[in-house]
Amino acid sequence: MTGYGRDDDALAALTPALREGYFAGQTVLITGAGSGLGRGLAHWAARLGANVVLCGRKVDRLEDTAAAIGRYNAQVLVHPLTIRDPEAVQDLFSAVAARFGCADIVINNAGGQFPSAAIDIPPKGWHAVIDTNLGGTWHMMQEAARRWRDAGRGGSIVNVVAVTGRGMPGVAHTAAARAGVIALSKTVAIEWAPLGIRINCVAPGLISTTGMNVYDPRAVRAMTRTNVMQRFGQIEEIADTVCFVGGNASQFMTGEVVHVDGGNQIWGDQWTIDKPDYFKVDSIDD
Ligand SMILES: CCCCCCC/C=C/C(=O)SCCNC(=O)CCNC(=O)[C@H](O)C(C)(C)COP(=O)(O)OP(=O)(O)OC[C@H]1O[C@@H](n2cnc3c(N)ncnc32)[C@H](O)[C@@H]1OP(=O)(O)O
Ligand SMILES: NC(=O)C1=CN([C@@H]2O[C@H](COP(=O)(O)OP(=O)(O)OC[C@H]3O[C@@H](n4cnc5c(N)ncnc54)[C@H](OP(=O)(O)O)[C@@H]3O)[C@@H](O)[C@H]2O)C=CC1
Repeated sequence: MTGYGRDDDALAALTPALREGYFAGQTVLITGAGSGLGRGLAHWAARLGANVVLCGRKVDRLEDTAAAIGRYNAQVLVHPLTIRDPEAVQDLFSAVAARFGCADIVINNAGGQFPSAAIDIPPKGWHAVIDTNLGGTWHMMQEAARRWRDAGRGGSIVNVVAVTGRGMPGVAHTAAARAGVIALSKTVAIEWAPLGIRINCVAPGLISTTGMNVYDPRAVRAMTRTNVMQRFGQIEEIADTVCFVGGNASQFMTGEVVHVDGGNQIWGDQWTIDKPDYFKVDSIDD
């Protein structure tokens, strides 16, 4: 057990920035809802009045999230799947249709990576990260859009990505996948505008979640110093932004990438693995 993240009681003690009822009458689908940011998003969506669809691979974690947000009296559908399987994604949207009609907002939050020097990433690990973060997100985007098109209505997609504008040493696979999601999002924001579909991305900087457990604690400590605010971001800071971007408050926004990163994109070098001596200041000749 580590100190990363917020538990359900801590999340419940916080207040979303958006007004009560912001999502009233709407269905919000969240992938990766059994942990971390996704779990925080489930709290936020339920508190803002949505029907909530919770997805991820591990059903026990999704049931746990459902129990935790039971305190807000939201309608909740738990649907385990891997987003890497396009047929499973189709089944998910059919289950949502049967229960709630149609999703209004799809939040593609599921994803992850492991730290590795790019030169050492094995083929299986490369495919796991690309197929999850790029492929899985794409399956979700395309199926959502098809359902909205067939129903003659629009919708809103938020893709949770990462800060990719500079290099991401130690996570090249995720850099490639997330940059791919951003390019895809900008492209279909144009193609799907006539369908009334908006697509935006939120790029978190370093956020305190249990997902941090995959990194060396020394690297995590160093990473907290790589933004101009010199700290971790918190789950609620991402949840507020994702809900704003997903809902009607941002109805004139599409194809956007909103960075919530304490200024990491403008400053600081961030290594998820040991920084080579080559880049250390002491190694620079006088
Ligand atoms: C420079 C800027 C850096 C910013 C990054 C920091 C900010 C971002 C933080 C986060 O995103 S934290 C939260 C995200 N959560 C996670 O990352 C969760 C943990 N990761 C995963 O679950 C995996 O990375 C995954 C690959 C996405 C899971 O996919 P899957 O379950 O299909 O994979 P596995 O079967 O577990 O593994 C497949 C394959 O991948 C390789 N591999 C997986 N984990 C590791 C590892 N820790 N180290 C090395 N290699 C790994 C490996 O080849 C696996 O195959 P096998 O060897 O098991 O046969
Ligand atoms: N925390 C941070 O600093 C940052 C996080 N991000 C991104 O934000 C998102 C949430 O991260 P965070 O909450 O921190 O980490 P977590 O590891 O807690 O969350 C990742 C979630 O994705 C789900 N998931 C993984 N693979 C699949 C799959 N194939 N199908 C369905 N669900 C899957 C996991 O659930 P299960 O295992 O049950 O499937 C898990 O709930 C991730 O995409 C992450 O990379 C981006 C930048 C920074």
